[in-house]
Amino acid sequence: MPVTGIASLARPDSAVLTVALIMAEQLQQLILNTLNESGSIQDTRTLVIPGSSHQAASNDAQITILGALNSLDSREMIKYETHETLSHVLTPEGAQIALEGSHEARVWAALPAKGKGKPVTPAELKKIVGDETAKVGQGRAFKNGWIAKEGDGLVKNKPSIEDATQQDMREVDSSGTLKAGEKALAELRKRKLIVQRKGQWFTVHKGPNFSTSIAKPETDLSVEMMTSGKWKTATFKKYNFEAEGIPTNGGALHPLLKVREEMRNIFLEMGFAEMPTSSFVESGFWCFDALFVPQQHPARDVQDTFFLSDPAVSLPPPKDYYDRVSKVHEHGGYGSMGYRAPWNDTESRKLLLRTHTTASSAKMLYKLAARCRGETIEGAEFDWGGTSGRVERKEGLQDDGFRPAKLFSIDRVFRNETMDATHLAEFHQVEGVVADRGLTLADLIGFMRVFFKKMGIENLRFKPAYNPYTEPSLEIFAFHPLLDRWVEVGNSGMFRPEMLAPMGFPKDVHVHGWGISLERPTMIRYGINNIRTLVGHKVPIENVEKAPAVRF
Ligand SMILES: N[C@@H](Cc1ccccc1)C(=O)O
Repeated sequence: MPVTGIASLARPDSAVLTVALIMAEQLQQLILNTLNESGSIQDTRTLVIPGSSHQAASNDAQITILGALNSLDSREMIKYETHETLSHVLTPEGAQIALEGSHEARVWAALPAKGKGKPVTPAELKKIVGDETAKVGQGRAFKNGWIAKEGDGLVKNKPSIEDATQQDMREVDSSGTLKAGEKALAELRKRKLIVQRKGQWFTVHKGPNFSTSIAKPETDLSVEMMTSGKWKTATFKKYNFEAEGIPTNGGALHPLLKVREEMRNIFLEMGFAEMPTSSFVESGFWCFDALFVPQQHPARDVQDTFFLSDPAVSLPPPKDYYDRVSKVHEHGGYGSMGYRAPWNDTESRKLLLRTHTTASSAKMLYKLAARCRGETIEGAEFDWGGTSGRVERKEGLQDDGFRPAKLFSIDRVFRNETMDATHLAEFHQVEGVVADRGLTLADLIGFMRVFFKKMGIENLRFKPAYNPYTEPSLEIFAFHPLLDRWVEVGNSGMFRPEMLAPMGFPKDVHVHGWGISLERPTMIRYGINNIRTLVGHKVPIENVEKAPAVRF
């Protein structure tokens, strides 16, 4: 029984394997001998393989034969033509059926004959033939009338059966098709037992240098050949200028990097400047306090945040600003009554892995406001991006040092979360802030619509939400046509005066900001439903190499 493909691995007696094992030279010799006897080979699928009475009809055998033909052809010992065919091969399940019988036959075989031996209970059957076979096979075996119930158990209902599925599998395996025809093949394809495969076969004729003895051609011209004069009579192997080179291994960009680059381009095109976000480690002050996150907030718990143990304490933040921040927390100010809870310096100085890139935004906004405070500080000279695009400007306004800014960043954040298919302890945030005089919530919503439209998402919904540092706050939902539901894509809001005023911004300067996940749109773009396929040690490298570029 010749078995191709997968099945051949399990059947070392198969002809294909025999073909593969014949030394390439033996196969070449066989082709030459056959040509010598018959003048030509009309169809290489009829070649008789030595040591086996089977035909070399399978695709794998033809591939091996092609290698031999090419080798003989390069020496012009033969000529050949290629013919294409469509044939079928077994899937792993089909191959198993070819070997062990169909699920229903395996169920039948596991049962005692009626009246002989103890009936097998369904639970026992599962143990004998496995869950899958027991599940699929029982139903079909009943339907075929092969098995019957006896008490709580099952017994054979027929002394012998004909396993048509197994026979079909064996027929496809040996011939690549079924005599029963296309309808039967289509049925097996639907059951995922066989798949179509393109194949080829060849017609072979004698070439100008035909001979039944294979002289091994020389591949190198050596010093020895030149001095002895042997080069004059030697036959040299022809160069194969058509041979394809070995594919070179190049680097490949990870899908996250591709999506990141596309988003980056959208921001740059919209006149945004990129914030420096290289500090993964921040202090409680910049990550939370500067953002008016109360010191008792649950996000500041070890359950949610990774704290550093060495060093555990940050350098002190700028003194005056620190005092204004602690004051607004404890006692309020700028129209706020604050949290009225005692200020804790230790909490503020704790070092942690930033839980959001809003820590970087806060630092940047503090630098942006330096001119309003009349200070020159390091980092304040920065390309702050184009203006928000608002046209009404108050003319004749006294210069209070403010200049508008549009900033974005895409970088990593860390959260002490339980990991599952969609959550990791670290991920990327796409963050941004826009600062200008008189910005309103409408500017934020308008920005979101423009930004997401550039990513090909036009259906957006906004839902009121809560952040300690923004009021109002909006969660952004996008309609996902594949999932057929609304998915949360971001969080945003207008920064509170309790955050902006201590930095020194004039009252009429408003700032809106947002945070969007990078992983979620990437998973949607590439149809990935487990985050571990995207990040971590289980990422299949081929996926990364083959992932297409993204264009929003
Ligand atoms: N920091 C918020 C996102 C956000 C940024 C800026 C303003 C409002 C919300 C988050 O991590 O979800």
